[in-house]
Amino acid sequence: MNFNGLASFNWYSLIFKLFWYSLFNIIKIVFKTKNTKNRNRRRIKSGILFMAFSYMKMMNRGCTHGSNPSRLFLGAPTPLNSHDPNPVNKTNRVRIPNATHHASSYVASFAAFAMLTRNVANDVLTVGKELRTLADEFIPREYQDYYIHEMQKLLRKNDNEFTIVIDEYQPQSSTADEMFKAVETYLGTKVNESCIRKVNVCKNNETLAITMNEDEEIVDDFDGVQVKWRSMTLQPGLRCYELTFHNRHRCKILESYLPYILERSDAIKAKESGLKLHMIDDGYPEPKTIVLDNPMTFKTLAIEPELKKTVIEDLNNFKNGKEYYRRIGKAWKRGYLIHGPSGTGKSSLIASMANHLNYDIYDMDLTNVDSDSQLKSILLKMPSKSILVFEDFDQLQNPTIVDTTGKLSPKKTFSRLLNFMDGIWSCCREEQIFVFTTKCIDGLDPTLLRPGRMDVHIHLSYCTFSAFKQLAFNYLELEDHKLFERVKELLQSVNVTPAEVAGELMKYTTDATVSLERLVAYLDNKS
Ligand SMILES: Nc1ncnc2c1ncn2[C@@H]1O[C@H](COP(=O)(O)OP(=O)(O)OP(=O)(O)O)[C@@H](O)[C@H]1O
Repeated sequence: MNFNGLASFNWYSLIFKLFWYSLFNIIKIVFKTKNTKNRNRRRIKSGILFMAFSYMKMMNRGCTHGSNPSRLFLGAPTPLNSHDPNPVNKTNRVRIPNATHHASSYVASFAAFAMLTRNVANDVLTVGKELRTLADEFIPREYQDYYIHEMQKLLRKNDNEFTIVIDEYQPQSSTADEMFKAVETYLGTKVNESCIRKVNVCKNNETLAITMNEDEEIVDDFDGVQVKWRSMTLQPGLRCYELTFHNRHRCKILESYLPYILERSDAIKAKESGLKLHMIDDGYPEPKTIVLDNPMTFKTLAIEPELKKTVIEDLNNFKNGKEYYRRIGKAWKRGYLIHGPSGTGKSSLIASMANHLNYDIYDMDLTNVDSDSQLKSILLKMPSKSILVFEDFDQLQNPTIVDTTGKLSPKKTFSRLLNFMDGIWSCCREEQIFVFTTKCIDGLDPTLLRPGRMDVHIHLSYCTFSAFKQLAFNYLELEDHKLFERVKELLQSVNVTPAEVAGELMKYTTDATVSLERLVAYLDNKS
């Protein structure tokens, strides 16, 4: 509550007088209570309410100094937001009036009175119109308006809170909700900054995850709007977060704060733990997960510059294409077919894509899938912002692999997979990239290649001169050398993969000339 507009008035003495006045009235009522019990119960409540109210005003006044605005905190015994940009305000919240030496008792009384006032305030809400009647009875006429005005503000404060609940699981979903996970990650960083005294710690993959305890509350400040976070357990293993703020900030919270949390959590995850490689094979339903420590990026990837540029642009368009996909009524997914001989950089390209987009990679080995429903459940579990990789998928459509175990045959699995990609199920998760790799595109099922399934075809071929230059820069930090011309000549006639060239350059990195001579000898030998 802000006193600023009434600063010139001597509130302290007035409140002190009112305090004794109301106390006197209560005593009077208590003695009068005999036959009119019900009516007087309300009077007593109102009297207590008024006393508490005056008392809090007095306390509140004692808590503020200089230009800091006065505030009334109800039922907040713990120090609040550490994120507060103004440390002076933060101190004021927990500091006891300087005038008193009985700090602890004041804090206790303050909390107790605040709670009492809240309860009574709720009661008064139900009494509603009688507020003025009560005021008539107990408060000197000249102070009634102010009292009612302040009481209404008090009641409104409670009434105008808006709460958003973010559940861990959506109905009929077996994966944790993205928003819930993002909130957990985001609040994990706030836990360290805040004043809360109890946290939960668990091992999350390779790292320790810190989450807020249920008894605690985190107050966050977003662009001047204060919000409160609470964690709750609805039933064992089922949690939710409650986000409470003033009703008038509803739009800002929904349109800016929650998207901001999603963004922050992505950045935090990428920074803290790196990308993940999840292996989906016999470990169903839980994938084996390791941190993807592949430093390959588009900077170091040795492919034709034009091709590199096209892929990067395509990925950027995809990442920013939420609205576009919605507008054209298509699931926000993209299919890549990468083909080329072994060692031409198919896996390196996938790692570069993951690093560029900040998406986890899911290595999908579907050869052990038992049934249609298992396949469906695996695919439905794949989260958003992920790259689903089907390496050497041509093996799946090989008709010579015969099912002898009663499992779903690879060919069937493959056709189900294709149906999943563009069928009704495809809309279940957004922002996913499907990557199919194969060494040879010849003889592939044409249904796979049809547009909509494979949006982008990338052919990675043998090492070209520009790819070699990139490799020479990566391994030898060379931009030019007299032997480059000779290498260029040889690469025009020799089929050598970037993996082979990289292998040669790695053998002798201390002397660039020796390394290049060895490479020339290797290429000569091949030709
Ligand atoms: N285009 C490339 N740019 C940079 N390095 C490359 C490239 N191609 C291959 N390499 C190097 O060769 C290694 C093997 O390449 P990679 O696994 O990406 O090839 P691949 O086409 O996926 O092979 P396979 O089909 O056998 O899985 C990589 O770790 C990398 O060091």
